[in-house]
Amino acid sequence: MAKKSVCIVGSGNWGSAIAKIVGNNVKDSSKFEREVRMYMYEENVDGRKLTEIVNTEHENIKYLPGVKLPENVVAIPDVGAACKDADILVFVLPHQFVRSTCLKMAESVKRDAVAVSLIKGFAITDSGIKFISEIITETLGIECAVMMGANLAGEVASEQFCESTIGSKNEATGQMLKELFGTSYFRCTVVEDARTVESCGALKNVVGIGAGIVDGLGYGDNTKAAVIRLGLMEMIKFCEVFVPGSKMETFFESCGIADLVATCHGGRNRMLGESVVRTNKTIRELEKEILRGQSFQGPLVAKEIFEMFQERKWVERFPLFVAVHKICKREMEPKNFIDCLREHPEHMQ
Ligand SMILES: NC(=O)C1=CN([C@@H]2O[C@H](COP(=O)(O)OP(=O)(O)OC[C@H]3O[C@@H](n4cnc5c(N)ncnc54)[C@H](O)[C@@H]3O)[C@@H](O)[C@H]2O)C=CC1
Ligand SMILES: O=C(CO)COP(=O)(O)O
Repeated sequence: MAKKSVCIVGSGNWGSAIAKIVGNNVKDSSKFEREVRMYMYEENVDGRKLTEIVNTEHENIKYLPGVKLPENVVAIPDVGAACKDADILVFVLPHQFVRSTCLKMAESVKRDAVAVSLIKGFAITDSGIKFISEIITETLGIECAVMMGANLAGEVASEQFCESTIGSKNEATGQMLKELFGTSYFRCTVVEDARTVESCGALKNVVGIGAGIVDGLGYGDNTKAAVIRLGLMEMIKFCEVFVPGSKMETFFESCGIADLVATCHGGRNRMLGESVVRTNKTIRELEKEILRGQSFQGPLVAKEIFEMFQERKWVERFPLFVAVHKICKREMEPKNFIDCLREHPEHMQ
């Protein structure tokens, strides 16, 4: 069988970390082509093009400094050229850029290519929120699996042991992706319940902000554990109404509880929640100051789901998600977050 070629669509913090894994995995593979193309949104860093730096020094000095990328990973600034002829497209962009990027790819993508989304977020459309994998399938006409888990990029890049969850309706695709991504330190499990996997990835970022809020308020580990538990209950409730057939066991995979724990302790969204309490700065100002080009996904997801809850009259059912949104928008005092935990519907039964 012909070898499959891989294109990574995105090259930020996680995009670069996963490029390291994929680049190394395909090197001596009988199933995958040796060269991995990586679409890179071009920018100038220290007076040089970032693609040129990556292709000569094999390091993404802006988004994943200090980590060498395999030499068979080639950065390409034109997404159409990057994805042309690829059999596997690995999407790993901040979710707000997915649709515009897909539209630029539509002419070049192979009709029988397969996509996998590592993107934690939802898309907003005229008819409400949609899964990112759905947007990819709709705009490109191809199957799209997902991979989500407790995968803080810096730790994965330094090869610390962790797990991840591949969600694929198609068993063969799931197993192929497991081969593409799996290593001795990055263990992947394949499940069929892909929509729940994807929902967990998007929603845990909102809970991560909540964890940061209680850190900023000076509360300890018991309070943070309550945020994690109540956040999990809202994630489960969200899937009950939004993902027909969602399975409880999926929440026990890496994409569920494990990613919640990782994000609520070491994630960028946690950092944001803490800074929202400790400063008066806007989300945009904090993103610029703390992340220097990287992106917080939580505030946007909180806004997207809040608008859907309003439309469907569900606001009271998801008080933690709603409070995080309002605190990010400075429409609620951070100290009132504790009342939201105290009076949570989970305590009223
Ligand atoms: N960083 C992490 O530890 C993890 C991130 N994720 C998820 O992976 C996805 C991507 O995150 P990261 O790789 O961390 O990205 P990032 O947060 O480092 O984002 C910056 C990236 O966005 C690109 N960008 C900026 N403007 C753009 C535009 N107009 N069009 C296209 N690209 C543009 C930048 O060039 C850069 O590659 C997100 O959904 C995130 O939630 C998932 C697991 C771990
Ligand atoms: O998704 C992540 C870890 O699994 C990264 O979370 P943050 O975006 O909050 O850093």
